[in-house]
Amino acid sequence: RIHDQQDFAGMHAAGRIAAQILDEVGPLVQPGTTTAALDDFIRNRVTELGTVSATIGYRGYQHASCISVNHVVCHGIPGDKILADGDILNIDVTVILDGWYGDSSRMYVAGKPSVKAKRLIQVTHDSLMKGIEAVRPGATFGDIGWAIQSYVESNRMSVVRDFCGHGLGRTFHAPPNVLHFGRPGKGPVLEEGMFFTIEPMVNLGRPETKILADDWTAVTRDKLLSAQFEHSIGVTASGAEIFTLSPANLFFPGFD
Ligand SMILES: CCc1ccsc1-c1ccc(O)c(O)c1
Ligand SMILES: [Mn+2]
Ligand SMILES: [Mn+2]
Repeated sequence: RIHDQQDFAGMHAAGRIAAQILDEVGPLVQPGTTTAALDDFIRNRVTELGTVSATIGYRGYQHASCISVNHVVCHGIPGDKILADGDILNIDVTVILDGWYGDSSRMYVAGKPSVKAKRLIQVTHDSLMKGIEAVRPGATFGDIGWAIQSYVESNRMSVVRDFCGHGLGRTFHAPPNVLHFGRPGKGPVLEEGMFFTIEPMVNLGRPETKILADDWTAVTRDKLLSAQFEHSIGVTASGAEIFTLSPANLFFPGFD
């Protein structure tokens, strides 16, 4: 569905709240805290900021965030896991404001990251920005996928293929599937007014993932580290508008 100026304003307002919550949770990411405590903070802020959680009640999920630690690729369930020094984690938050969805995730580090973890996080963030730089009317979704894949693989890391980005707006998930790999010029053509997420998952090792016995949590098969960043964006005449940029312009909250 193609959107108008009012719709862009609605998405911007929703995305800004998701980004603010991701800013605010950064200082809480410390060794010794639990992922459940982080989710409790997020759940409270979602309500205090006048939004509704999109994930509580979604397909039976009962938390305000997904928190994916170390070799968890995505859909990590908040719980009693106590963070240890050097743990890297993705926190993924989706809020609804006046019917508009803001879906975003970032990487955080408890204590001091290893050099490899720092490089993985940097490459993953930069691959998302490369994908966003490929967005303009007339480009294709294959251009986005190629921009991400070529950058990641030139850094000798791998792109997860089992999960993708998605259309969103007044619903959480809609077509098209936004693949984080692809070939230039292939796939559907981007049109001004399209809204979707780009949410690349990057592995230090092989791309393969598997789902744990909880039928939910996705992990790398080789148990090496994985990282993810996600933005909700809109296609504009000149390129892309990022709805979920940090209002405080924080780059890596919880990262020195
Ligand atoms: C908890 C939300 C959920 C449930 C099944 S897939 C999923 C999910 C998680 C993060 C996302 O960015 C997303 O688009 C969907
Ligand atoms: Mn998300
Ligand atoms: Mn998403």
